[in-house]
This record gives sequence, C-alpha cells and structure tokens, in this order.
Amino acid sequence: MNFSSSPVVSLRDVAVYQDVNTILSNVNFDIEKGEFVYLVGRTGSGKSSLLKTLYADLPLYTGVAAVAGFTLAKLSRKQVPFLRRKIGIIFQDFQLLFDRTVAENLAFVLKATGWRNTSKRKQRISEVLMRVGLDASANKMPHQLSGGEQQRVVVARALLNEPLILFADEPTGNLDPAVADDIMSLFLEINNSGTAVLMATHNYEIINRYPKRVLKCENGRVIDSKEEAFDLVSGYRL
Ligand SMILES: Nc1ncnc2c1ncn2[C@@H]1O[C@H](COP(=O)(O)OP(=O)(O)OP(=O)(O)O)[C@@H](O)[C@H]1O
Repeated sequence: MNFSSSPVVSLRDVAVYQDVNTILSNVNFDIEKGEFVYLVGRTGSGKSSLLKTLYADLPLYTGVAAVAGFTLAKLSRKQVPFLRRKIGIIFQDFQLLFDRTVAENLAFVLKATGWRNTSKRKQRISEVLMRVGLDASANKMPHQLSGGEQQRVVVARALLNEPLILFADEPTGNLDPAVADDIMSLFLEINNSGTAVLMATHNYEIINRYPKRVLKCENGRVIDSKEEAFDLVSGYRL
C-alpha cells in the first residue's frame, strides 16, 4: 500500500490496559491524514489511556495498531523517540520547564530530537512561535506568560518536528472559556494546514460549535460517530 494514502492512525481489535486492568477492548478506528477527531467520555472512561497507548507510553499487547507509519506492537524502546518525532503530544498540564525561557524550552526539544545546527534551531523556534502568535515572547520565562500563552508554547513545542498528527489530552481543560476558544481556533488552523488532530475533551460547547467526528469511550468500548450517530452526552444511539 502507498504510505501517502494510508491512515495516520489505524487500530484493529486493540485493547488498552492499565497494569492488569483492561480499560478498553475491541477498539477499531482509522484516522486519515488531515482529519480532526474529538475523543470524549466520562472521567475514567479511558481517553488518556488510549492516547498513551497511541504515543507508546503504554505498551500494546492486544490487537494491531499503526501510528504515523510505526507498528506499535513491534516498537522497541529505542524506536519510541522516532515515533515521537512524527507526532505531537499536548498533555493536560503544560509541562514546560519553568527554569528556562520559552526559546530554551523549544531548543531543549530540538536538541533532544537531533537538531545539531544552532541557526537552524533558532529559525525553527521563530517559525513555530510565529505560528502560535508568540514571536515576541521567545525570551520570556514561562511564569511571565498567561495560562493561554503557556498552552500556546506547548502547542508550538508539539509542532517543532512537523508532526503528522497532534494528540491532545484535554488541552483547554485548565483555561477560561474565551482562552479555550482561542486555543481551539489555533488547533483548527493547524488542522487546516494538514496536520491531523485527535483531541480528548470534556468541552461539549466547543464540540457543538465546531462539529467534527467524535470517538466516545464508553463501557470499555470506543464508539465512532462515523459508524453510528449517538447523543454526545448520553451516548444513546440516535
Ligand atoms: N497509572 C495508572 N495506573 C493504574 N490505573 C490507572 C492509571 N491511570 C489511569 N488508571 C485507571 O484507568 C482508567 C482510565 O483512566 P484514564 O485516565 O484513561 O481516563 P480518562 O477518560 O482520561 O479520564 P479523565 O477524563 O478524568 O482524564 C481509570 O479507571 C483509572 O483509574
């Protein structure tokens, strides 16, 4: 199969575990290049665990999963960084390094992912900061930025290696509604330029405002609005 036309994420009969507990089973879905997909479900339903499986933070024991051209079951510890260069991860809490500037936070990731040339690093940092509207903040410390601005730095960090897909876990969770909306617009802009997005969220207001395909974790399964329509809140089939 031609890789350029294959999905960015493809899961067949996948199970997701935390320790010995099965959190989700029989998970089947594809995410195509450039697609935007929400991931919803009650607290504890398995959204974060599913995302962690997709970015190889949790091991895959059951089923077949491919992400950004990597077959997860066959991935060795050494190969994980290569997968991570093809994807962008945005965590619930910002996880910026607070002892260094915005630019240094980004340089840290570039160095860790093999960018040896200082001027190319500078160039890339200025490009991603421009992309998220923070080009004037390169030399600020994270604590000098608002919550929304810090989250933009996190998005910039996730974009450094031009990922095929962004995995975002509740990226607007800690932000007030107006700022959450700004961050959502940024995700949509990034998506419009061709990067797929899988975004876990509890924010149904945002989903209603920007309707897209929805995957819902429910009773140990993942249901897909592409396969069957369901009510967002109750999960009842429509
Ligand atoms: N590190 C862990 N070790 C053991 N069990 C865990 C761990 N993290 C999560 N779990 C359990 O796995 C289940 C799914 O949790 P998960 O965090 O994936 O849900 P979630 O849908 O992302 O929830 P939330 O919306 O609150 O973030 C829960 O029962 C949780 O208690």
